[in-house]
Parts: sequence; structure tokens; C-alpha cells
Amino acid sequence: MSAKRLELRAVVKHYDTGAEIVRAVNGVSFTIAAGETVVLSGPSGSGKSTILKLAGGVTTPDSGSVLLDDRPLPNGTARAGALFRRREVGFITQKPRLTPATSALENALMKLMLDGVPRAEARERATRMLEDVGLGDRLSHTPARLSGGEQQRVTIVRALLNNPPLILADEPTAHLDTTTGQQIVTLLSDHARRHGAALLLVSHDERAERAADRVLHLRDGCLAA
Ligand SMILES: Nc1ncnc2c1ncn2[C@@H]1O[C@H](COP(=O)(O)OP(=O)(O)OP(=O)(O)O)[C@@H](O)[C@H]1O
Repeated sequence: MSAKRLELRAVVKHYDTGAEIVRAVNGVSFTIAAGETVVLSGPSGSGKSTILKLAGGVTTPDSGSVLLDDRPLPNGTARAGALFRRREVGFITQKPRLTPATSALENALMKLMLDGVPRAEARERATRMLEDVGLGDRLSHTPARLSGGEQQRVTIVRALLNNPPLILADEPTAHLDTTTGQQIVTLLSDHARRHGAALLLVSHDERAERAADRVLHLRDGCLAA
């Protein structure tokens, strides 16, 4: 997958709760170059999760635009959106979401299989990347037999194995100890740099901020100067 640049231009997003209109994102503009790691920080309710959803095409802006290499994200059919997210976006959530009865290897290769990669090739690529992240001796373990950090690494391998040009991570270190959290952030930013992906990482964590090329501070839906 080729390297791509993410750009948000004057993005506004409201939520209508019935009782009130909440201006969650209020005219946000920024660019993340291919290979760059940007941390988005800010207090609870400042709009971080909404920006991740906008960047990944999970939700659409009320005004402004979200562009990958100058092209707007698809907002046509649900199927086009789902296909875009599977192929172009690696989402990493706070808590690993692995299939419990399935081995680390099988969990890791799921996205490739959905993309129609032949099983033998998918197994080989997943094995190699699990080895690269230090899980070579855990391939047959089910998630219950892995630590939190190991589970998060399997999640990352699954999300990034097809080299998506955009990586979106929502507090991926929230449930991890200091050392493990540091390893996860380094793993993500190294991958982004090596493969030319744009990495947007929501985090309150100083370790993540230190590993970032840039930190964006969000307050009440606006970027701080
Ligand atoms: N589905 C929704 N319906 C109504 N209001 C929403 C919805 N989602 C978010 N909001 C509101 O939009 C604002 C921004 O929320 P958002 O979840 O993006 O912030 P956040 O910075 O990610 O918060 P946290 O750190 O607590 O996850 C908040 O005021 C929130 O209450």
C-alpha cells in the first residue's frame, strides 16, 4: 500500500442530542504527512474520539473535509465505506478485541483473509510480523494465555499486516504498564515511519507524546495554538 497524507480542513461536527446541539469539533485543520506520528491530546469531551471517527470515515463532517492524498474519504454506500476502512485504515482501540477461541496467528491473519489473500501467504506474513514484534513463541496461544501487552501486539499485527496508509489509535496504552505502553507506542510509530503511513494517536500519555513527531492539543473542539 502506498504512503499517504491525511488532511483535515476546517472540519466541523455537531451532535444533536434532542435536548441540545453539541459542537464536538469546531473548525479543526491539520495535516499528517506520510510516515509521521501525531499525538492528539486533550481533556475528556474535547472531541478526540470524534476526530478519530472523522479521520477514519466512520462519521462524516457537517462542513469541511477529510482528505487522504487530496482525495475525500468515500461517503457513498455503506459497503464502500466498510471496504475503505478495511483496506486503508488500521484501527487500534484501547482494549484488544481478539476472538477468544482462536490462536494469536489466526487472529492476526483475519484481515488478510477477508481481503482474499491465499491462506498460506497470509499465514506466512502473519507469522513473520508476529515474530518481528516478539511473539514468535506465542503463535498458537489463545488470547486468554497472552498478557495484555501481548494481546495488544496481536491486535496491532492484525490491523497493520496489510500496510494501511492510515493508522488510527485510540489510547492504545491505556490499560498497559509503563514499559509495555512504551513498546506499543514505539511499535506503532516505527511501523508508520517504515511504511509511510500517517499515524494519529489519541493519548494522554507522556511516553506517547515523546515518541511523536508532533502533539496537537484539543480543547472544546478546537486546536490550541
Ligand atoms: N453520539 C454522541 N451524541 C451526542 N453527543 C456526543 C456523542 N459523542 C460525543 N458527544 C459529545 O461530543 C463532545 C466530544 O466528545 P468526544 O467523545 O469526541 O470527546 P473525547 O475528547 O474523545 O472524550 P474522552 O476523552 O472522554 O473519550 C462531548 O461533549 C461529548 O459529550
